[in-house]
Amino acid sequence: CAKKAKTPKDSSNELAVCRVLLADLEAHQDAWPFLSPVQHKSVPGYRKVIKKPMDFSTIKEKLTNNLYLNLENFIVDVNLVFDNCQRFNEDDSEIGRAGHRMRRFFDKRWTELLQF
Ligand SMILES: Cc1ncccc1N[C@@H](C)c1ccc2c(c1)OCCCO2
Repeated sequence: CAKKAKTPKDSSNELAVCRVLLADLEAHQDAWPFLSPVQHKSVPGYRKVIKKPMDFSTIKEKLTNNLYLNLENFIVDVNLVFDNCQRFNEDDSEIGRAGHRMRRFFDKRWTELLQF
């Protein structure tokens, strides 16, 4: 997985990678369930089941406010989006399938980016 940022230069490079990855996630056609926080009023039971909600707009906010020290912290939050999705949604459901597709896309994308 991602190495820790050693020097300030490294972490700024890593954060640039985070911004590219997030833009790719948001632009994906299957991103629609994950673009903004799940409104627990429109999704009964969500707040009870999902202890650490996360979504792409919250990740963008954290990135903008420098709350990610390195790529690793960012990847933890992106995986939280997909883990929450698997926990709450059936694999064989619209949102469940979107989550699996998005996780596969993300895993491929960041391993590609880390090759260079
Ligand atoms: C990622 C996730 N996991 C579990 C439930 C919902 C969501 N996403 C939210 C944004 C959502 C998606 C679809 C929805 C919805 C809300 O409103 C209720 C009516 C049906 O349409």
